Amino acid sequence: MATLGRVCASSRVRWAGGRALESVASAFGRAVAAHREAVSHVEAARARLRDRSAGDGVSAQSREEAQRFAARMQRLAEGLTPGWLGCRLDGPAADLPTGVDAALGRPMPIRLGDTTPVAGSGFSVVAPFVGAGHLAIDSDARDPAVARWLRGVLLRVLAALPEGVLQVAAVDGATLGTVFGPFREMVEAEAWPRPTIDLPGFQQVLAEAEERIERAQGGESDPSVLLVCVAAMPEGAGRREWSRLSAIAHAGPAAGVFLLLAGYPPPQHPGGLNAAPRLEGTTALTASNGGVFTVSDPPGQHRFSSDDSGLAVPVRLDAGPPDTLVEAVCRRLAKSARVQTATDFTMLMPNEIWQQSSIDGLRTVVGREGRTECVLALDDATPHWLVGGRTGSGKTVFLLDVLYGLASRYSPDELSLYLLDFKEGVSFAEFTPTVVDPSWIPHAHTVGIESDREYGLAVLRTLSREMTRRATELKRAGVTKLADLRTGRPDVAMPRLLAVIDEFHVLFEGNDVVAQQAVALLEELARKGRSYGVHLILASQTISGVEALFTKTDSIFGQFPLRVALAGGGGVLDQLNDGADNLPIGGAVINSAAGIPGANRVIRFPNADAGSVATQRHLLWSARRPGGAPPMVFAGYAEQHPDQDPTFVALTPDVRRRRALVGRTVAVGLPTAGFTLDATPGSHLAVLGTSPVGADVLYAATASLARQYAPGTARFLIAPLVAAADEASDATVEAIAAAGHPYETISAAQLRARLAELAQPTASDGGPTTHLVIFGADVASSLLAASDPTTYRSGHDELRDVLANGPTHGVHLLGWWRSVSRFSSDLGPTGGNEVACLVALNLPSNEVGSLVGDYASEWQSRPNRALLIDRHDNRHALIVPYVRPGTLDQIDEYA
Ligand SMILES: Nc1ncnc2c1ncn2[C@@H]1O[C@H](COP(=O)(O)OP(=O)(O)OP(=O)(O)O)[C@@H](O)[C@H]1O
Repeated sequence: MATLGRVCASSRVRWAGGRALESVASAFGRAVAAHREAVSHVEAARARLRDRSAGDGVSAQSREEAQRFAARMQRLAEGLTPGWLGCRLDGPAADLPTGVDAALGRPMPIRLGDTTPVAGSGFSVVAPFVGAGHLAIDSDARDPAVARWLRGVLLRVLAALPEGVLQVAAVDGATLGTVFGPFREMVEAEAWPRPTIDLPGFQQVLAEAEERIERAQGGESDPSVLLVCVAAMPEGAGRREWSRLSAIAHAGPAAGVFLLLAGYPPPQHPGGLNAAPRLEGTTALTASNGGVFTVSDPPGQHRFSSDDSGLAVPVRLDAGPPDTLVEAVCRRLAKSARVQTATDFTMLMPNEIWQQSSIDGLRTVVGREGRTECVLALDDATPHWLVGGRTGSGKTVFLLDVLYGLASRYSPDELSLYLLDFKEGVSFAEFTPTVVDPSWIPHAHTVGIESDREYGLAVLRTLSREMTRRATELKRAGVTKLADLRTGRPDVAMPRLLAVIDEFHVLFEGNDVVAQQAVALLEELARKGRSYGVHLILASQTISGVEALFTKTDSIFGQFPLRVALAGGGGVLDQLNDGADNLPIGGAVINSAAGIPGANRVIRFPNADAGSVATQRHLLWSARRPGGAPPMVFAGYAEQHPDQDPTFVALTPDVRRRRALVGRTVAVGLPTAGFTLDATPGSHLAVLGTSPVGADVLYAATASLARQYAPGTARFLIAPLVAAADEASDATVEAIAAAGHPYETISAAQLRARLAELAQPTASDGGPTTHLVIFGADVASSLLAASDPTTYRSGHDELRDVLANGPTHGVHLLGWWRSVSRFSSDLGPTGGNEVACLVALNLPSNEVGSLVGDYASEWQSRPNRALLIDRHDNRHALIVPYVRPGTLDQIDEYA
């Protein structure tokens, strides 16, 4: 009875008493009063006991009193722990309603077990938990009784709190997560993350709790509870982790973070100096003999003892629930959790578009972490992101989620997009107008689909130039930060620029000049971008792709603190971080500490279904500024037809210098490619290569020139020498006729005579400019080789004279040679230097090397591409040569 007496005399158990519906505070008040009353009875019983001989047991009267007292205590405990908080955890409990016995912001008293101070007179032991403090038990869940008890406490909390409020970060360092097995429905519904079983996972849980505390300290409110539930400390956990737990115990309650720890404090080695720290605000259960536990004083001012000795009677732990009960409750809750954790594209979009300012950075919701929205930023702390995921992991979808989220929050004055995709596919087609849908995303500045590396380089150069321009603006304004400039000069449009490069590693393939320049530019953008509002998101599907960047330059990766690993995308994380190993499609690891283990957050991102994406695009498109231009699109696979090129279509005789147009340059905005043909020596055009595209290029060059002369002021001699060029030469004739110029079609046999005429210095003097257009010039080679028996001049001599002197007298040659060797031999020992304008089609690199005088040429022949070589100004450019519709299809047929 002495024991019981001490318990009662010193007890100030504020949480004992009250009806379920009353506020906990007033219930505590009533409980305290009840205890005070009980104390006087017990003191009296003590006095009676002292009158009797010591050790002869408890008198009938005092036993009766003890029983009365225990019964009263039990009633008080029951009042404090309504429903799930104190019920017997057996089958019938399954019928109790969930979500009604506790509320956020109120301390939650919970039943831990019971005690029987005197035979036949037991009562429940209750301690304050979530909302008021933490629980720790020194045995870990390898003891089955502890494992069951832990499940019981967890179940009580889960079933008592309103649905969706509790987040659980479970750690099981001893039984591979078995302890939490019956709760698996919650994991499968993604309401709870999978229990973590090792030290890095545990550290990650701690980091998550710390981040949450930091966020709360920063003023962010989070209407949920995070319960860190450790069934056993993982191997290797030590002082560092204990200290972190201790800090969390201190600061957690104010941020809604609570601890339920088994195996804490860990056993101390004999003589060990480093005991685990005592955790603040924690009710500690300590194993004692006979399978019972002593209970420390709980947190708060109402304590079991006046001398910190805790509850004076030992506690038998609750036996815990049968698995079937846990499963039944979890099934019920998981069902609604599934609805709550479901993510869809619209959930990422703001209620109203274009309400945010990007002065301090860009932020958008990218998915959910459990029930919480996951917001990621492109700002000073995380200026650039690296995204990894094997093919099919949802990388495109993730990027669409991010880009549509940003484009919906920030107006085009706040954000401008440069999108580059190197793979086959249509990832970024969602941003551009198409034949079936004329809408586009007004923020999209350039969009490259199936881009060439050279195009990528051009985009990077554009960004670099813009960065330099901004640096100058900043200097001029006397400020160092973009934010200061924008605040001070609201009139200056300076949106944040975001470049997204999918399959960026393609840029580095080949280790050639393009790769070197790409690395240098990326490094510059990554290093300086943050200061000038330029951000990069680089995505790759291969680990080697990511490694390529590592090996190119070590320093660049420090600039990408935010890593996003989708399924199979662990390459963007630290080598020791296997967080992305078992991700499902639609899952992602977010790591803002450059991928180190222990800093992972696992999120779900929604599918970007075509219907929702189109709806959002139309919304943004309709809100664009009137007259806003669509993005500059470069689709690597697209044919370039002259009559679709606005520059070609707009050609008139009213030009200063006439240009023979041959295609579109692979660069931002696809500038029209061509050569000036004037009186400068060498003003002739040779198209080289067996590809039938050669005939089309010649057609386009001739037709473009024809448009630049007033009707009747130019003359054309057309020599269609090969069947493959028949259609193109017919089209050329039509174009010339349409422009109102005289023309003549000549045969191979007539060619020589015409060359002889044109070789005369006065051939075109004073008359219209003459263009000799030869389709398949190589065919004439042998005819031209023969010498005239009277003059001893060969056709080649005539040709070379035309080339050497023609431009000065208004004669230009435009020819398609299918073979470079024929071209060279036709032009003679000067190696063809008289022809300054060349278009190389499907030529091997050594032949291109011989033309440009650089035998280490990196030219790679590929369909729908040509190399423009202008010897006048030593210019080389990758171009998409003009074709007439259908030409490329024919090539495919031949292939
Ligand atoms: N969050 C998600 N939820 C459901 N389905 C998804 C999700 N993300 C992607 N998917 C589906 O997975 C498939 C592949 O997605 P996606 O095209 O984005 O992959 P990817 O990684 O870009 O692949 P690739 O590199 O081969 O283009 C698509 O059919 C898409 O609908």
